[in-house]
Amino acid sequence: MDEPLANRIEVKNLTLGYGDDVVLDALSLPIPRGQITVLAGPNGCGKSTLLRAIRRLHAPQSGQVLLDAEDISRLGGKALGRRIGLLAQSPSAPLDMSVEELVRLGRYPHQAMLQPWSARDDAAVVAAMDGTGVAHLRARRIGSLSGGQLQRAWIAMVLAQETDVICLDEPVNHLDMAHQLDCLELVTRLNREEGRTIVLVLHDLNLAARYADQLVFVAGGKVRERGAPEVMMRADLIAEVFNVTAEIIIDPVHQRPICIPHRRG
Ligand SMILES: Nc1ncnc2c1ncn2[C@@H]1O[C@H](COP(=O)(O)OP(=O)(O)OP(=O)(O)O)[C@@H](O)[C@H]1O
Repeated sequence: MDEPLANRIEVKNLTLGYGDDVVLDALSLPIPRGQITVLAGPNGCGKSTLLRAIRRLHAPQSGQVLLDAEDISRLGGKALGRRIGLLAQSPSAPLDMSVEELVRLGRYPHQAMLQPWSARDDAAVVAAMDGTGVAHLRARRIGSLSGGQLQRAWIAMVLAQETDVICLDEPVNHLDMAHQLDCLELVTRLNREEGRTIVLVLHDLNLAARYADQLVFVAGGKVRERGAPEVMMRADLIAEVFNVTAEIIIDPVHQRPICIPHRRG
């Protein structure tokens, strides 16, 4: 049998933008199979655009996204939906939908015409609600949820999709500290125990450094630098990319670098 490819996804020379504005400028990025990749960078640098391009929600002006060496533009919509799940920033759904109905939407790429809802679909929905701690909210209308509860329901929807690649855009937004940890520990378990490839956008560099195998700084439409958190968390690089003067120390509990910002510039 052939060895699996080292990279689950390869973004190659991707150029895209909105109108005349180029957001991603010949950006290339390998996303290793079975690892957690975290994208970070200043507001507006194109992190969400990149995630959406990986899920084929934006057509590139040039360049490609390869999934297991196959150009995603050649895949059918449902086939791609069974392989890459994306929680976009600020997703929306009808407010009178229940949490369980929302999570069940994650099964859509697995549904075929005339095929009944299966025990496997049920199991995926239950596991996703349990994992994100929203099972007790299953009958609630999503319009009645708090910001953090709603965010967890959306994460459950993506997990119910049971994809090999899970992309989450700022998944810990709106979450309190305990639920931030729950969310990131859950994706870490899906990664370590089930080998799923995870791509996250995180603004909190300390969480990024703690959970990432590969940390990627995006700036100026390109990958400015990528590598292990130990290599990436440098005061000079953080000053250049984020425009803050910061000190880097090692977290004595997790032995990961953490960043203490002093001031702007
Ligand atoms: N639908 C759109 N139409 C026009 N411009 C857009 C659109 N979506 C995003 N942009 C612009 O593209 C650029 C990149 O936006 P994007 O949301 O990808 O950045 P980001 O790195 O995810 O930002 P943030 O950290 O603020 O979430 C920004 O300048 C933004 O204003």
